[in-house]
Amino acid sequence: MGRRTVEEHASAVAALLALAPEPESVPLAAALGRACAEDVRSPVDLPLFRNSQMDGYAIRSSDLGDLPVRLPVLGVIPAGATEPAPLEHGAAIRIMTGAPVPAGADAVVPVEDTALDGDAVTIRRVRSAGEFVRERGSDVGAGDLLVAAGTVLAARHLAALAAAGVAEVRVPRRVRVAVLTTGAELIEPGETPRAGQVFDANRVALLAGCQEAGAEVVLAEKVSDDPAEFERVLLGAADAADVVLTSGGISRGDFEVVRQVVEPRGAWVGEIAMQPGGPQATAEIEGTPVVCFPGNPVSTQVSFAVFVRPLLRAAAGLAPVAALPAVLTEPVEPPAGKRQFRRGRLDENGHVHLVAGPGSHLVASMAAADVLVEVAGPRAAGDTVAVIPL
Ligand SMILES: Nc1nc2c(c(=O)[nH]1)N[C@H]1C(S)=C(S)[C@@H](COP(=O)(O)OP(=O)(O)OC[C@H]3O[C@@H](n4cnc5c(N)ncnc54)[C@H](O)[C@@H]3O)O[C@H]1N2
Ligand code: MOO
Repeated sequence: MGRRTVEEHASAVAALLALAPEPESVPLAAALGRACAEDVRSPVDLPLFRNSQMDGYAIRSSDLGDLPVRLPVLGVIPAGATEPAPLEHGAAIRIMTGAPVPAGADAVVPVEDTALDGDAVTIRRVRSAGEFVRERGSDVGAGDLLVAAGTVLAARHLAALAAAGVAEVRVPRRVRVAVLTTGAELIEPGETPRAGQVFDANRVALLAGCQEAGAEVVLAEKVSDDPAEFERVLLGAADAADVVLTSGGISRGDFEVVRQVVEPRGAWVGEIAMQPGGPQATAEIEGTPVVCFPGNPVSTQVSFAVFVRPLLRAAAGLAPVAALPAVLTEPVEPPAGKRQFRRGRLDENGHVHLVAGPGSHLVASMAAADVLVEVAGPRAAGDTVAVIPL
């Protein structure tokens, strides 16, 4: 039975996973929340052409002398017009927002400052050159940086790409993860529990956790405690995914299905000096890394956050979840020789309040926490500790 510190296990899991997904091109609509893999330069000037900012009249500012001025209206330019005729001296052209400003015009007078009367418009307010004219390239020039490599794409970045006519963007391919939960006692949320049964909380916890960390879950199954059945599902998962995560079945009971299947295949199965998350295993099955978490629901979630989430986020190009300093509001005494990860709530003054006890079954209480409180030995109220945002 192997023993590892938290750091040793984290290094072993990182070496086993060694995730470095190649970039792929995806349509903008599929790129939300993903990291841009390379600098994107604008292929065009934006605005694409000189256009009106207002519904009104395109004029020459030099024609607006003593107000009011009455100018003949030579026509109308709608948005989408292709090549409007140039504006003659001493005239106006009615123009709509977004329509190309005709050559010769240097300003637009909004319709509110005018009165149309037959074929002529009376202009009541002076406008100087450039007013309400959006110049070509005044937003971004062709060849200028539109979105920098590493940017996590939000709606505004996708809008800028679309506006520049960019249809696809390169992002790291999503890491494919398979999630297998084990235990004869597990039933689906929505079913009616018989005596001894529990709802499977870990499958959705890992599925959602992987998605939050930028990965794609290609398979998520609940498997019984039958080793032959688990082996069959595990082999399928190893074939379909880049990484397999399992929960449960690795400690010292009589029906430890994960352990029974992975240990003869050369897995490392052991104990990490941490609570929760003591029993852990790592394996390589048909060349695919497999990380096995203990089944207690808090243990599964803490193990994922400590060992796998950082690797998935890095592979997806997402920033690490940085640990923060916080002041304890009560003493904490971890089990001797173990790193403890308690659940807590961080307040606006940087004080952390523990949520519930250390028990690794306290899954409902964990929902009330927003940080893990990392404690390497006995600590008193007022001590500063590291907290990891959940
Ligand atoms: N004699 C010992 N017993 C145990 C030890 C030990 O060192 N010696 N370690 C304990 C610790 S710590 C943990 S953590 C658990 C880990 O056990 P397993 O990984 O084998 O997990 P299971 O026995 O399958 O389940 C543990 C617990 O969690 C519940 N569970 C499992 N899967 C789910 C799920 N998907 N959703 C919700 N709840 C789940 C399960 O019903 C059990 O209550 O071992 C201790 N025992
Ligand atoms: O180490 Mo276990 O993961 O305490 O519940």
